[in-house]
Parts: sequence; C-alpha cells; structure tokens
Amino acid sequence: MWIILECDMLGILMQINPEKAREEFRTASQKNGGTGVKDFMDSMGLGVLVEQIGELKLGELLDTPPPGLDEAIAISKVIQFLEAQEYSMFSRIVFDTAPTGHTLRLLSLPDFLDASIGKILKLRSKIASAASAIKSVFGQEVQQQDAANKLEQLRERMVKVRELFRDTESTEFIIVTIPTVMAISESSRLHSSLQKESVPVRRLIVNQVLPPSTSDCKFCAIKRKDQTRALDMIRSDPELMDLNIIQAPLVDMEIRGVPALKFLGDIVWK
Ligand SMILES: Nc1ncnc2c1ncn2[C@@H]1O[C@H](COP(=O)(O)OP(=O)(O)OP(=O)(O)O)[C@@H](O)[C@H]1O
Repeated sequence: MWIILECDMLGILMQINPEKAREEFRTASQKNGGTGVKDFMDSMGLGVLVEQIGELKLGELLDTPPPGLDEAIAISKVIQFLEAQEYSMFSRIVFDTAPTGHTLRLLSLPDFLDASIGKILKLRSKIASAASAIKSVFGQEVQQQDAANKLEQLRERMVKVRELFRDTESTEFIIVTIPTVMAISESSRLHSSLQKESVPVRRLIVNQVLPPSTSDCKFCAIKRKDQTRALDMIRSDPELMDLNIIQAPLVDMEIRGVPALKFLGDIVWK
C-alpha cells in the first residue's frame, strides 16, 4: 500500500510493505519469548491489546501474523497522521489501497477493534471484581486501572479513525476501475459495501479508456466495442450511475515517473 502526503510545497510518498511488516512480526514473535510481539504492536500503538491478550494467556495465538495485520499498520499510520504534529502541515493524505477485499477489511477494522476492546474491557472488569472478592492488593488495582485507561484510550482512537473514514467534509473514497465487465461488476459491489459502511464516495475514475480514433484497426474496433459495452454498464448500474464518472484515456506510453504522472493527473483532475 502506498500513502501520498501532500502539502503546498511538496508531496511525499511512503510505502507500507506488507511482506516486510509480516516478516518483522514473525521475528518479533520469536524474540524474548513473545514479548517482541508486544514491542512490535507497541510501535503501532496497539501494544495494549497484546498486553491484555497476554494476560488472558492467549499470547501463542499471536505467533503467526494475525489476519488484518497490513490493515492494522495502515490504521496506525492514520492515527499518527491525526495526532503527530509533524503531519499537520499536510493538506491531503492519499491512501492507494490494496484490492477490494483488503480495502473493506481496512475500513471495518476500527469497528472490529472497537468491539473487541469493548469485550476485553468487560471481561477485565469481571475478572477484576472476581479477583478483588478474594484479595485486594492496592498496587494491582492501580495497574488494572492503568491498563483499562490505556484500552479506553485506544478505543477512543479507533472511534476517531472510524469517524474520519466517514467524514464527508474531509474524506473521499475514489473508486478507480477499468472498462471491462468484470472490473465494473467488482466496482459496483465495492460501492455497495462502501455505502453500507457510510463511506463517502462521489467519483468513479474509469482508467485506460481507448482514445477517440477515426481509423481503428480490427483489434481496436473490437476492443472499443467491448469498452463501450462496459461504459454503458456503468450508466445503467444502480450502484454506479449516480457517481461523477471521470474517464482517463489509455495513453501510448507507460505512466511512470513524475512527468508522466503529472500528464495523466492533469487530464483526470482538469
Ligand atoms: N491510462 C493509462 N495509460 C497507459 N498506461 C497506464 C494507464 N494507467 C495505468 N497504466 C500502466 O498500467 C500499469 C499498472 O498501473 P497501476 O499501478 O496504476 O495499476 P493498479 O491497478 O493500481 O495496480 P495495483 O492494483 O497493483 O496497485 C502501470 O505500468 C501503469 O503505467
């Protein structure tokens, strides 16, 4: 996943490398009898979850990277962007998300974590009240309260991220597709899921549309017919028809590097 940070003066590109993150996780889980996992999750602001799970003796479950780790890393970046002063200079943050399934998981992760943290908090308070019925050690109570506060803080952060993803004023999810029946069907399903999640979507970019030509070869003529069918499909798709549709032409060179990206960007965002 790529993240592009933009401000008036510059744009910075960051890459989240899922394979590297998974590798770091595996190495971390082999270190210090599992405490490395906590350090790793700590670096993402999610250490408190591991602490709680560890106390419940479920730590072994974390030896293999949990599903959603890539998304958790992305969320931790969002939290950093929201909270760290050094990111306040950026006027726009662009997440170039992974394919559809990952994207939907990313969007639903804050809800999932919020619910999970809620459950852990409830379980904790049950265990704590049972424990205090047996013995009451002042120091332990303070520790328990501290952990509960940290969990509550993490829950509040998740709520913030969830709100940000749904904030029509500051956030927009732009679906990018290509003019093929399969891609458009997938985009339609994606839009339906995003709507269910109340994520604001206003624009659909259809990339790689054949530019107009008066002298199509046989191959191009067939391809154009195929694309026209796909574009018609968008216009009659109940999920997509109301979106602002932006067509980006297929150009005769590979779009690579800043000048080429700027060239295509100027066409798309004119
Ligand atoms: N309109 C276009 N005209 C010509 N080449 C294009 C166009 N759009 C994209 N390409 C080329 O197609 C390739 C794939 O593009 P891109 O990485 O944007 O796709 P993607 O769907 O985001 O891929 P991924 O899902 O792997 O992130 C690149 O080599 C890019 O230069």
